[in-house]
Amino acid sequence: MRTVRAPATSANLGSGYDSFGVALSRPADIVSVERADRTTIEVTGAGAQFIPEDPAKNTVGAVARALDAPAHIKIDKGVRPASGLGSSAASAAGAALALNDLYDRGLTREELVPIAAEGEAVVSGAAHADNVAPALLGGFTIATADGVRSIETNVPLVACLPEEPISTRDAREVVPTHVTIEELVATVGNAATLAVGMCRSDPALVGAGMADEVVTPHRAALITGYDDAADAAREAGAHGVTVSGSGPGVLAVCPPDRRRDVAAAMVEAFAENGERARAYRTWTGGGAEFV
Ligand SMILES: Nc1ncnc2c1ncn2[C@@H]1O[C@H](COP(=O)(O)OP(=O)(O)O)[C@@H](O)[C@H]1O
Ligand SMILES: N[C@@H](CCOP(=O)(O)O)C(=O)O
Repeated sequence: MRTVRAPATSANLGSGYDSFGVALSRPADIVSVERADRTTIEVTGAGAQFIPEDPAKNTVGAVARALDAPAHIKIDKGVRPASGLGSSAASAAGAALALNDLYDRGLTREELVPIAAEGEAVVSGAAHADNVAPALLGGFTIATADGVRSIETNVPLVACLPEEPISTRDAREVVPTHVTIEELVATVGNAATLAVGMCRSDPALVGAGMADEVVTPHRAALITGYDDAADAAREAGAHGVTVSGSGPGVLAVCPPDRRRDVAAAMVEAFAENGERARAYRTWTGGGAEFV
């Protein structure tokens, strides 16, 4: 048997749609695998009742197929599904690392990224790597057509999760298909600023780089109470706020000693909009690890 702890992740980070992502120090999935003649899946934990155990519909089933590694796979969900924290990706990354070792496939973590992304394609229709990359490599990652780069970083964060689920597949339908040159220039500037902030572990710079007028407004419109929660987070000391992944999660970057106030302010703002929410005070973190 092999058992792996695979972290939640927050993708896009505003200006880095389908490219940027960070691993979070918490929450996480625990994925255990044992050799078997055919793949079977058992899911427990957060939102397990909404997660298919059919290998054809679960991200880990796609990973087992891609690695030709049939196994009995147990997933203890710590990352709530359809929350914007890379729930589907955490399981996929954990299964990729565990099965690669169990069957001695000898692939590097970088080589496992596209395999884990095949799991994402099962769920959202797109093999986007911006969640599985940080889930496997840790830190801040930049996924491009020619591969993934990862940068160690240490940035304090608050992730606030309203209960209202939003599926990535649905949220990808609202993303614009064209941008203007002015939008391109602004996005490149913000993305570069964010990347430098991650390299320097500078939360203020990361917050400034989260600004985005291309994708985020369309995603925010799907989240009841987003504007009030974002305003409340900034008033409580956040440097920047954006939609986490495809939502409904909201990610704030802030000074470490302001996280409690920022978390409380966002939860209260959602409550005032009739939405129950929970918040995690967290940090950028490492990738999946054997336990
Ligand atoms: N191992 C898994 N963990 C979580 N969700 C999974 C898994 N396998 C398939 N799914 C499906 O993916 C959906 C969650 O994925 P997604 O919409 O991308 O949310 P998130 O933003 O949390 O990743 C769930 O509705 C669930 O049906
Ligand atoms: N780039 C993707 C990221 C989805 O993240 P998730 O945490 O919501 O699965 C997208 O925005 O569609």
